[in-house]
Amino acid sequence: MSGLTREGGTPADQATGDHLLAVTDLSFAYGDSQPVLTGVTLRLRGGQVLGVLGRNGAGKSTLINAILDIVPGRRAGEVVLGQEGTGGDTRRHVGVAGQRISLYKKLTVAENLTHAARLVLPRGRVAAATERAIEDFGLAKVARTPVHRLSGGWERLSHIAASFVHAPRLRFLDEPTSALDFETRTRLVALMARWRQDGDAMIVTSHYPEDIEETCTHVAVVSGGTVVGVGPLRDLLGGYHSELLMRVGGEDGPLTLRAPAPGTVGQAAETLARWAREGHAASAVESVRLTSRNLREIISLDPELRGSVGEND
Ligand SMILES: Nc1ncnc2c1ncn2[C@@H]1O[C@H](COP(=O)(O)OP(=O)(O)OP(=O)(O)O)[C@@H](O)[C@H]1O
Repeated sequence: MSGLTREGGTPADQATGDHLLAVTDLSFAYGDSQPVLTGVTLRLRGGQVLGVLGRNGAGKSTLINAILDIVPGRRAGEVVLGQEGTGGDTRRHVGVAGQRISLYKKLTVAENLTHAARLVLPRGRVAAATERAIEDFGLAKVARTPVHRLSGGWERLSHIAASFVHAPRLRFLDEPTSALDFETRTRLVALMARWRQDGDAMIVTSHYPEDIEETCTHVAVVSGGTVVGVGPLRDLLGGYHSELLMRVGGEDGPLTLRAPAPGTVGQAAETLARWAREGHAASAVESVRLTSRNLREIISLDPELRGSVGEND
């Protein structure tokens, strides 16, 4: 597969050991059953966002739960959470927005945020953290609404806000965009970009390559009980060439001219001008097209990655 390695992380990551998350040879099994995951090795430093793709039941949620050791089962391997200057209480620097909503239904959104903040923050910082979460997540209009009266999207957004009310440096998001409408998804994507720029690290699971492409710096594919590939998103996208294509008619039949995708309009114009100088007259041009591959197309082209997303995902 292009651009991904089986070892995990970038070579530079492996050289230092200064990470917010270091997972080495992690295996996990529920009860006495066969392991759901084996041999998972990952490294994440601040500013890195790892997107985990995989079919239903591939083990994406289990990967998060096993890293955090929050489900009963047989777990082997090594997990180091929260190095890189976080110091002190590791759990204070970790936040998990799980797939299942964990809010008190009878409490309002603001009360849930306050409750979540009290669990991790000193008393003096609870009110400010609550207000900040309401502001950041755009929850003002539902802040006084009991959770049982929220729509699915507002409930999911409130759940994520409560999970991260303590502004952790290492954030886990299990299918965060499910049930979100366009506006709330856009808000979450923008927030994730801000957290990344602030130097937080994240693991994000999704069925949607578009989510991963928009929010992540790295991609891991879970398939067949392990992580089959992990590496920088740009390597994966760059491994499949985009091209400038020009189709021209001619006496000997149509001809397609190809050049690597230009980075700017000026470069595109230069290529077209060169082709014109080489005798491909503008009058004979039938079409000019810029091909670019997105993550969904790349996955569908790669036999090993193809299994990671469903046909209709
Ligand atoms: N608590 C549990 N006890 C036993 N088996 C479980 C448990 N939770 C998950 N599994 C099994 O582990 C496997 C991986 O499940 P997991 O929920 O991690 O997959 P996933 O990739 O997150 O799926 P989805 O995309 O549907 O959320 C599945 O076969 C599932 O049935």
